Amino acid sequence: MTGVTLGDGRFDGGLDGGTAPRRDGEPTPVAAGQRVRVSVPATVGNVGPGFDSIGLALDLRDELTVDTDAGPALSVEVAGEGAGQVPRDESHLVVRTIRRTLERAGYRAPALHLDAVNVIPHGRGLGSSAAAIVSGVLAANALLPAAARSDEEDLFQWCSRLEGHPDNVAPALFGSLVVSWEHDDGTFGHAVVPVAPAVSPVMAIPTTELSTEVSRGLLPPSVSHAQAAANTGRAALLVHAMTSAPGFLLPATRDYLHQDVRAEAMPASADLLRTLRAQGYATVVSGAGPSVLTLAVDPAQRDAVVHAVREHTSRTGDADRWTVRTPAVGREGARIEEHRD
Ligand SMILES: Nc1ncnc2c1ncn2[C@@H]1O[C@H](COP(=O)(O)OP(=O)(O)O)[C@@H](O)[C@H]1O
Ligand SMILES: N[C@@H](CCOP(=O)(O)O)C(=O)O
Repeated sequence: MTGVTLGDGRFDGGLDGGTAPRRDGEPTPVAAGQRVRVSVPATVGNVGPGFDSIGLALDLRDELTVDTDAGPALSVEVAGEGAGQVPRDESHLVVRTIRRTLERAGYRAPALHLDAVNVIPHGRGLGSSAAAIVSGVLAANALLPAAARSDEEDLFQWCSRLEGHPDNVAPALFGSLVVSWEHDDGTFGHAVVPVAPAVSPVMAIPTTELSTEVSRGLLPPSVSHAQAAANTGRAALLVHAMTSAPGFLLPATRDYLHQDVRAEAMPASADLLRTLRAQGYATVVSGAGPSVLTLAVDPAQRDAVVHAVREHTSRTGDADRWTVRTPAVGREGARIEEHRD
């Protein structure tokens, strides 16, 4: 076991680090004239007590098209979320991911042209960075000659190392609810579990961003045995509630590891969470925050939750700072929508 990484893989040894297998010699250029289009869902890491180990895909998908040609150029077009904010040069997260993934296989890109249409908001706890990493890894893998491509399992290992924790990349790749874990040798495992059809997500998204790196920085290095024991029961119950017994969702979504210590960085989210849970709704912080997810037990309760969120944010004078969305559970993971070579 390599231990829990409380930083973020992108910043401590993942994308910028040298942990990937390398081949000797000059990298081979991938074929020019290819087009790959991929789509990847948003994801909710943790889902309350499943810190770094349970994640849920949502039916909100970013789409990325990558074209290669023979020249040396790089171009990046971004529409939707992140437009005008993310860099459009070599430091763009998807560009770095594509280059790193090709390099790992012993290849390099000639010219790269990216066209990103993003619907997953950035820095809100909906797994935008995991989606960016998964889309870059899948696109790069498709650009390789067939014999050099990795299988799905290897791609999961690689995406988890780049992201630093597997709970977002696993549902981004496989869809549904996914339990993921780290083996003693540092590799990752995953098990996809079905979600009961009645479970209906409500996502309250604030205008304010909170980077996952900053939010992870608030976590203590250790927790008490009592907290760990309490959390274990809830995480186990969460899998049962999500798959076949939504009536248990309220107790199953109680977390003891991360939400309270992060509350200072997202007071409005903590306040909304408290209000909704006091009304009997299964509400959690989405990922590292600051969005707030409620898992309604059926569509009728979902409508009541939307109303309760609006009532709360109106009462606090915050209505214009929150967007409420009701995406379905993402039954499908990342997809290659088109590959032309
Ligand atoms: N589609 C994307 N293209 C480029 N950069 C992205 C993309 N998605 C995320 N990022 C980068 O990741 C950051 C957000 O990552 P993070 O703090 O982990 O939040 P979250 O993953 O919860 O949205 C963005 O500010 C941006 O720098
Ligand atoms: N387990 C992670 C989840 C981070 O998800 P994100 O969508 O906020 O990047 C954590 O809690 O840090």
